[in-house]
Amino acid sequence: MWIRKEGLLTVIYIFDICIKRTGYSIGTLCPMALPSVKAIAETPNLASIPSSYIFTTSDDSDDVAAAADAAPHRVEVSIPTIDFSLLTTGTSHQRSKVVNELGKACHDWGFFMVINHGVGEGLMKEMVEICREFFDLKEEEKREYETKHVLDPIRYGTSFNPKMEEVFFWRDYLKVLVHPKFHSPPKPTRFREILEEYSKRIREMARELVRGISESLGLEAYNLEKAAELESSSTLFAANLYPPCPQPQFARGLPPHSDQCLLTVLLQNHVSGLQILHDHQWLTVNPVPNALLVNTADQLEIMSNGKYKSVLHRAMVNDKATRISIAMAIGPSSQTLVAPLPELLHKHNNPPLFKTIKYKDYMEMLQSNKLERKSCLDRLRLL
Ligand SMILES: O=C(O)CCC(=O)C(=O)O
Ligand SMILES: [Fe+2]
Repeated sequence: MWIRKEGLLTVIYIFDICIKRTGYSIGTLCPMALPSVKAIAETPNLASIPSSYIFTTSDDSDDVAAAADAAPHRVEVSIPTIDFSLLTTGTSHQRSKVVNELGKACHDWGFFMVINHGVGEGLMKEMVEICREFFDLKEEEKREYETKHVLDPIRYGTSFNPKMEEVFFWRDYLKVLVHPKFHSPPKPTRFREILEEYSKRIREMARELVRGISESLGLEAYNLEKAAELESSSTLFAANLYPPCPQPQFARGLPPHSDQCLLTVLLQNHVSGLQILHDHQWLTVNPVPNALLVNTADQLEIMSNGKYKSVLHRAMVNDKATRISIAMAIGPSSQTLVAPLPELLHKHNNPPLFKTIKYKDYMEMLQSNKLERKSCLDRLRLL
């Protein structure tokens, strides 16, 4: 055991040297895999983190997010809450009220809590626990899924895209494509069964939300889902593990970014860490038991022609408890040519604000670059 740990420390040390010598092209120049942050965090008596994980404030120096960094962080209490049951079983009056609330939440916040969503409490707990079990597997078992290509259906790794990063994020991940074709790692036992059920429930909920959002744009309920070809949605499950970090003030779980898809549905364990940028301030969004958090993402910003913007968020780390978050990225079909909805352009006589892009190409662009604010979406802007 001691020898294995010593081996790990040596790997970290050599890795640090490689990174310092080669800048950030480690993927090609340094053949060894990045050790998982879980393995680093479990090193006995770890008092400081490898320098390759240390962020300085200047890493955030170029926009409004940086100004917000300097301000004290507020804990958010008033993030909008959507009662999902009213969308599906409410009276028509209740439904149109919720549709209004949805539209306002998408427009003013880009983030909202969903309650009474019909995804079982037990299922959500099982999903979190089985992800913990996945990360507890032996490194060599997880490494079988190590990221080789960014569009591979099952991918395990650390940080976001180490080949492109100067500084790494304090995060291990498992990403699984669950739709249109369902995939799952075979271990741990029951992972497949739980993931399949969880994905199905989340997709059902997301479809109803997309209908409500379509109506909130003044369109028919089915317009948005039809244009996004949601029936064959490319749906990506991403489990994030943020182990305790001895120097949380220097590390980042995930940098400020927006999500690639249409909507993201986020489930978290009881540990805080998510922050969203709202009104030029970083707000901590504490987990609410049994609620799911939804955020609007890049494809919705494109399709709504800029009305519903994808919102910047980031993950902070702490020195006490392991945080697990599970994001389900509901996208259009991978073959969809995503563009501002023609109905919206005609209705308001507006020019399109974004170029058309195939969703598969967008995913590939985002996943193979650095995760950096809205850098991918910005490349598509026309005005
Ligand atoms: O861990 C979190 O709360 C955020 C995760 C996230 O932003 C993502 O997976 O895209
Ligand atoms: Fe995200």
